[in-house]
Amino acid sequence: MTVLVDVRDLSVRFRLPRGTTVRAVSGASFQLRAGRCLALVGESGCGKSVLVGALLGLLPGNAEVAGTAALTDGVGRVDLLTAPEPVLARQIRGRRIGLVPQSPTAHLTPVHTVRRHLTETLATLRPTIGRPTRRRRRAADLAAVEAGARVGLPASALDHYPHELSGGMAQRAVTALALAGDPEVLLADEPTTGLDAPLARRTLDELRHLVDLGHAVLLITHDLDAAARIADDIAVMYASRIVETGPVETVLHRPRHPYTAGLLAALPRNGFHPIPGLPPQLDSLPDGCAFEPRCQRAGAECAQVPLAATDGGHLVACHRPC
Ligand SMILES: Nc1ncnc2c1ncn2[C@@H]1O[C@H](COP(=O)(O)OP(=O)(O)OP(=O)(O)O)[C@@H](O)[C@H]1O
Ligand code: NI
Repeated sequence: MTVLVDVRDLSVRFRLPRGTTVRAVSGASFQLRAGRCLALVGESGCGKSVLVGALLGLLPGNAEVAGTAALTDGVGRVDLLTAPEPVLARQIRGRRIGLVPQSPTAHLTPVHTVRRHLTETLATLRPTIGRPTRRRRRAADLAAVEAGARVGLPASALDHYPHELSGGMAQRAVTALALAGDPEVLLADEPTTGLDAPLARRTLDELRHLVDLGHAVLLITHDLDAAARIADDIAVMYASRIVETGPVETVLHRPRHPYTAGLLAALPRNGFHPIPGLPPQLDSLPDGCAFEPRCQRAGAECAQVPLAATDGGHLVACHRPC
């Protein structure tokens, strides 16, 4: 299967005033493949959105990014982490990698209707559309209706302003924008937040449909059931580090990292046994395994960060795996 994005040893730190350093992502490695969906799961604040921001050059100036993230698609090869901003803006974002952002309304311009967002995006992405002749305006408008329809956005929603949209409609609008340029890679950051259960399922099924058409999708979610529903592979993140990766069936049925096992045990259907304690602050991570203080299997060796060990495509970074 074609690897479209190959991320190796990606780390992100934020330098704050008074010498504090927030380690938001530590040594993350994973691949996004054509026709595959990778789910990235983990608790709030563990670094998922920062990781996505790093891939698209969307982090603020105080972020220090290390590692490599090679995008190799039909257009060519580029390291996303070192590509200059004009390249990211003009060639990558929206064209080769689409982003469904975590907070849709924050990404929409309040004074523009959904139709205007779509026609302007389409005009930038496909320069033959949308020049100010009547025929081209009509073409842009048709393309906007089409882009909306693709994600179940009714034509009646196109003339609404962002504040007039329900959570579900706003989510659809940003998804339509993310797909307008037909990117091969899609990064979906909690695309079902705020949606009721049927709409969440529909959104997930739409994402899966894109995967089946050959796109590579990174699905960020808190929801293990959402991951199980559409992902092929899963990466579990804890306190800035990916601690377990593998085929979704294997990881969710035979978790090896005690944190993954803890997440599963905390599900209501498994008896709702929450993991005791809280994750560490990312500005004061321990030197060793960050899960050690909450881990029932921990031993002396856990004072060192564990290296990832692999067992046929199932990776686990733990000294004492289950
Ligand atoms: N600009 C910044 N400066 C300093 N710290 C930041 C900055 N942006 C994010 N962080 C910190 O990085 C960490 C990871 O944040 P991130 O948004 O990636 O979490 P997340 O896993 O996406 O959480 P959620 O599930 O709530 O969306 C958090 O501790 C956050 O406070
Ligand atoms: Ni996030």
